[in-house]
Amino acid sequence: MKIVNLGESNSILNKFVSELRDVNIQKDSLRFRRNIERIGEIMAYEISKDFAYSQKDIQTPLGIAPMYTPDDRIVISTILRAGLPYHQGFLSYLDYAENAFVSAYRKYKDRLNFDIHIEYIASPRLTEKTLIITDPMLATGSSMELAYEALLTKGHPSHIHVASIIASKQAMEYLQRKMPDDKTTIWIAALDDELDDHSYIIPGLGDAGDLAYGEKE
Ligand SMILES: O=P(O)(O)OC[C@H]1O[C@H](OP(=O)(O)OP(=O)(O)O)[C@H](O)[C@@H]1O
Ligand SMILES: O=c1cc[nH]c(=O)[nH]1
Ligand SMILES: [Mg+2]
Repeated sequence: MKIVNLGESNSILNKFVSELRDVNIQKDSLRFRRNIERIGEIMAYEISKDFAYSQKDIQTPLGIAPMYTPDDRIVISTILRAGLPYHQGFLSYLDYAENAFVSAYRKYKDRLNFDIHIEYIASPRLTEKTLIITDPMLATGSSMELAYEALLTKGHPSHIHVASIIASKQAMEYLQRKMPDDKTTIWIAALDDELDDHSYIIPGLGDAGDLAYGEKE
């Protein structure tokens, strides 16, 4: 598995990530969702550099322009809820992609311990396609692991890109063990050191789903 941390080099991406983290700016849920979406657009652009390209002759009003365009058959997938604005950002640039959705939620056994439950999946066939799995947060990595396993029941993608925004070191180590093959690349914008007792990323940004869509019961 290959890991790319796009936050390691200076770009406007880091401004959007700092706005997501900022305890005052993140209160504006419209801006929070839009920043996630903008990061999705940037990541889609970066990941597109890994696609396979071939030359096509494009008819302009005045002649033929030889252009290299992607040949990958792309499926963008996301994990509900916090993944929704991220998914939309990817889809804005990769507008011809197919789409898949998976639900995952933490079902608490007591105050600190939980299992992840997957109850919903809607996906096209994935065999020989390029699968992008988007989720802004990788805390323990369990939601991503289970969504990945659920999606792989729909076929064998030729390449898998896992796209996140903030990942914990623990999640990256965990996913490296769960996704060992060389056809998986993980793209992140920031790598944080710790998890707290509730498995929230420290410093992280808080609860991405709640900040985007409001608190749950
Ligand atoms: O790596 P993990 O420990 O599994 O945590 C990460 C998950 O937590 C968030 O979703 P959450 O469960 O909060 O659901 P929500 O998006 O509906 O709020 C996030 O979007 C991931 O799916
Ligand atoms: O830090 C975390 C962990 C799980 N889910 C979030 O939204 N944030
Ligand atoms: Mg949440």
